[in-house]
Amino acid sequence: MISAFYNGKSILITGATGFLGKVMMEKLLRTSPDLKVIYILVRPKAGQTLQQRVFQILNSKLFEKVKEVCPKVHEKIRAISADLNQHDLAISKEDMQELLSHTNIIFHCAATVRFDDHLRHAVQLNVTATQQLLSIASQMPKLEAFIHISTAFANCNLKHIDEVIYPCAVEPKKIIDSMEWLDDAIIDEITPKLIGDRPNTYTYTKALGEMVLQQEGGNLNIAIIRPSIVGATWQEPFPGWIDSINGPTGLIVAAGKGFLRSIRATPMAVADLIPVDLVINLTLAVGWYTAVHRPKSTLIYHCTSGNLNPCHWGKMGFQVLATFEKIPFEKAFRRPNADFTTNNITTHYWNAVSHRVPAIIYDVYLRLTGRKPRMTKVMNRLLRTLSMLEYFINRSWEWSTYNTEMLMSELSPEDQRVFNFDVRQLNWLEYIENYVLGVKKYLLKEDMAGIPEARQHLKRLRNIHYLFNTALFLIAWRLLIARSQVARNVWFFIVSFCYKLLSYFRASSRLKV
Ligand SMILES: CCCCCCCCCCCCCCCCCCCCCCCCCCCC(=O)SCCNC(=O)CCNC(=O)[C@H](O)C(C)(C)COP(=O)(O)OP(=O)(O)OC[C@H]1O[C@@H](n2cnc3c(N)ncnc32)[C@H](O)[C@@H]1OP(=O)(O)O
Ligand SMILES: NC(=O)C1=CN([C@@H]2O[C@H](COP(=O)(O)OP(=O)(O)OC[C@H]3O[C@@H](n4cnc5c(N)ncnc54)[C@H](OP(=O)(O)O)[C@@H]3O)[C@@H](O)[C@H]2O)C=CC1
Repeated sequence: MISAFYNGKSILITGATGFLGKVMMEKLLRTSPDLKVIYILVRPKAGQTLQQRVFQILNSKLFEKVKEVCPKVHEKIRAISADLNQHDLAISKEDMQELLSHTNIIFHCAATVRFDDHLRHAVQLNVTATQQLLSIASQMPKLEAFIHISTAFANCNLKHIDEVIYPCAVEPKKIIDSMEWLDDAIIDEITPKLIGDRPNTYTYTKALGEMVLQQEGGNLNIAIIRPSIVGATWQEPFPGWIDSINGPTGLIVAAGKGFLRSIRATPMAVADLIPVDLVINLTLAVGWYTAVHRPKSTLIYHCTSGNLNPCHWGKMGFQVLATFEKIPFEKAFRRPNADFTTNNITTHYWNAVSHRVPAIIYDVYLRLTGRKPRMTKVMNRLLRTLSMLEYFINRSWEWSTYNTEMLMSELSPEDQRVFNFDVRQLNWLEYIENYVLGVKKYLLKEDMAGIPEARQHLKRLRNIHYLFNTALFLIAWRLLIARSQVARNVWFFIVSFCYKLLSYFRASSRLKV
């Protein structure tokens, strides 16, 4: 039993304040309330102490269910001050001693997930910190398993990806060394050459991180999880929970608020989305399996949906838009109505017509009404984000899932239920609807009671849209008539045709009477 396995254990989680980390803590505490302690490595941030950060997380909606089974949830979490950017992760001697003597399982989730991070920073967090954590782990006498969260896109330069570690051209050790003495300008220059046919520093450094595990894992019992695009919760602790704007979520917000009107995407490309609770269930099952069965080599588990239950971006986008009809977001800029474009010319055209021009018009309006213009800035940011995500929504990948399926067959029926990671059971349309609802409730923190007002607002926007289009048409037509004899002839033809049609209907209705 997986739940029983974690009871009495001391578990170390990095990245516990992140999206995946919070869901992991919640599930662990809910299913194994008798676990000894969860150590979390946290850095003080935004004027908050460690304790304040942890307090805020544990008092959030996500942890409401946990408190029913584990009322002393605060006592189970031990926050340790750390910074993964620093040497030895900046953990104090006393804390380090405690970690070394007690830790049984490590879940390494911390990373920089920014696509555009400077290579030096991405290497520090995704490679060097992993190396340092490994070194710390190797000094833990009670350690049973080291579980590393990577990404299914670490090898997105390949089309078919197996559950193996693929080597990068330059050894991670050399990259780590060079980051210490190269200056930023040179790093900028060599970055495109190093990342090669990967799209960004994130995927490249996650691949390097895996190599470090392979080369420096020693005798540690290691497993790697590779999730694809992680989305809101599917079932647990309740459907639709999400608090991160990364990945598709940011675009759902942008589309729902009416900023995003067109997106360069391939409707038939596979949208390899995976719910976060499913990722965490697999991760905890892997922790158990790795510790108990001690596989001879490092096993890699793909946590993807494409080969077992594929959904395409076209279907997903359609469902997102359909959900906005039922559950509109508040204070939208325009009515949600986005479309896919498939080539450079249409993308540039729609970016200009649907994104830039409305932003400029709105900024002029803000200026005229004495307010600070801001929409052009928002749009520029959105267009930059779109350009970063485009790579992932115009391609499909195949990930083999032998290890993941093998693990499923190793679980007892009870564990298969409690730690369900069978994506075949997921109904996409229902999931997307809950996802959009979750974005509204938990990320945007909008009240459901505001839906009638949001609908009214959308109606007003529709009327403004019709009015604006009619005015634009009349102006354009007036200008055309003034300049072109052909346009005048067409206009007179249409008017006389309509007049004749009207006279005909009037005459025929009189005859009937
Ligand atoms: C046939 C019918 C057709 C119908 C057509 C319909 C089509 C319409 C579509 C409708 C809706 C669309 C829905 C589906 C579309 C799907 C698209 C999905 C794309 C998904 C691709 C994902 C690929 C992921 C692959 C890899 C997965 C991983 O392994 S890692 C995790 C993923 N990582 C990321 O996603 C990070 C990406 N982000 C970045 O790299 C950067 O943010 C950026 C470079 C994109 C932008 O950087 P910038 O500096 O400009 O901004 P930043 O400062 O980062 O943030 C801006 C504001 O956002 C706030 N923010 C940032 N992060 C968070 C957070 N985690 N939580 C909350 N808020 C956050 C930040 O504070 C900023 O806010 P302000 O300060 O207020 O400005
Ligand atoms: N989200 C996704 O779609 C996917 C994620 N993954 C992987 O899952 C893992 C978790 O991702 P996710 O939860 O989405 O990411 P988040 O960005 O939400 O969380 C990242 C975590 O890392 C911590 N962290 C970052 N820098 C430091 C630092 N210098 N010192 C200490 N802690 C630090 C953050 O702490 P803080 O709160 O202080 O910033 C946060 O807890 C990552 O390894 C990622 O590569 C893989 C595939 C998809």
